[in-house]
Amino acid sequence: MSTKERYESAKARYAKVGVDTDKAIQILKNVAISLHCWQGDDVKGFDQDGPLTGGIQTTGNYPGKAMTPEELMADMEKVMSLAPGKKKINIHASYAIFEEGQWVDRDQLEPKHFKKWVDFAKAKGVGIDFNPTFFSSPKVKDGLTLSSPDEETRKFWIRHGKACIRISQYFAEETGIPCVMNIWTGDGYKDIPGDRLGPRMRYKESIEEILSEPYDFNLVKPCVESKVFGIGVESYTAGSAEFTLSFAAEHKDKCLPLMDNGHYHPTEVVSDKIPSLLCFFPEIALHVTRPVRWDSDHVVLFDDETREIAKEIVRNDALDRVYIALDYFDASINRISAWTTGLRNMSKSLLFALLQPNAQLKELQDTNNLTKLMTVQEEMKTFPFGDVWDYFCESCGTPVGFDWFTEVEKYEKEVLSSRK
Ligand SMILES: C[C@H](O)[C@H](O)[C@@H](O)C(=O)CO
Ligand SMILES: [Mn+2]
Repeated sequence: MSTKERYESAKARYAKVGVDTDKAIQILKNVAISLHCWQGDDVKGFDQDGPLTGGIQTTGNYPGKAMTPEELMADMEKVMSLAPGKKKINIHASYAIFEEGQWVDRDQLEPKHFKKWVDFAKAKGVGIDFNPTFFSSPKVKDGLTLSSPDEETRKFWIRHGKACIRISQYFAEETGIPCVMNIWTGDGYKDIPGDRLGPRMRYKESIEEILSEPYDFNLVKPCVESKVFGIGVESYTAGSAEFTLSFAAEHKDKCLPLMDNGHYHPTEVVSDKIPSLLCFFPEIALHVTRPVRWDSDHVVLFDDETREIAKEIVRNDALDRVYIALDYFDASINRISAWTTGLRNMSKSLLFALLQPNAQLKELQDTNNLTKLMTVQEEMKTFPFGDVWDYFCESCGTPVGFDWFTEVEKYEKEVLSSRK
């Protein structure tokens, strides 16, 4: 049977429970997922030679990592060709591209240092999301940036944040697509602090100063991302969940909260937090990852929580209110495969959510028919979802089934294996 024939049969089965598969596919084609550049080079970037800091860690040493902007862009292009649906690219400030002898520190970054990324995005017809890089720099003093008691340090990082606002505005104007600019720092303490309020007050003032840089809030979407802890920062994080959420609530007219599902206590789930935030914020942002016991940033799978996150976005009619970005970095397996797997799984989860009889499920809950609610949800798990997914891939001109991995193997042989 052809992919189309399998689709037609699946479509009829879904139609019987009131689900329109054509409509689901049409909707999904317009949902952008932001592809993080840092999966391609283990969060190394191009502006410095030091180690990865900030309490995050990449493990593994699989050969073939991208070492130059050209390699990284070629790898991203490959990944984008292997996953269906609309994409954006997500870059960190540390991925600035300098001409020979033109290096500047992060507080002096300008749009021109990202022109090649704009050219790349335009050629691919995608938008760009951005992140100031408050880690992997000798300017991080005693593990602190925006919350530092050292005025020089704090000022440096505020200048960096402001430079990034200007660059985000440039991205949005050039591509015509809003730029989500996420502020995350690893600021915190390994052991019990003597002052928990001081760093948070300084952090608050620093972000407020960054956001005083002029920008069009329709084009630039600054976000604040929380975190429960990082490596070497186990006892106290300045940008805790309560801090960032309160900050975003107080500055709703100029920034959004961003939730990374690796950044909470292990039994907390972001899927349940999404509707809570949608009660109060017009827009929110997500970093989708897979935490294994901690913020390990494993590759995103088609697992329960990713599907649950997708369901909360879809059934609350919030596809245009939630900015979805990926954030993980696995260096232990082929990076192109890791990237593609996560990107396809995010898409797959959204399609799965779009193919649930959401109105019926709500009705069953509201009429307290909880027995049937469970039954319907369980039965939907074994509907012929794979046939709809395959058709979606085919209709987007991307590989169906295992074919994408055959492409990865070919790319590894022809391109990655010749890298040092
Ligand atoms: C590169 C980082 O993952 C990213 O900036 C940040 O969003 C994070 O999640 C740190 O744990
Ligand atoms: Mn994140």
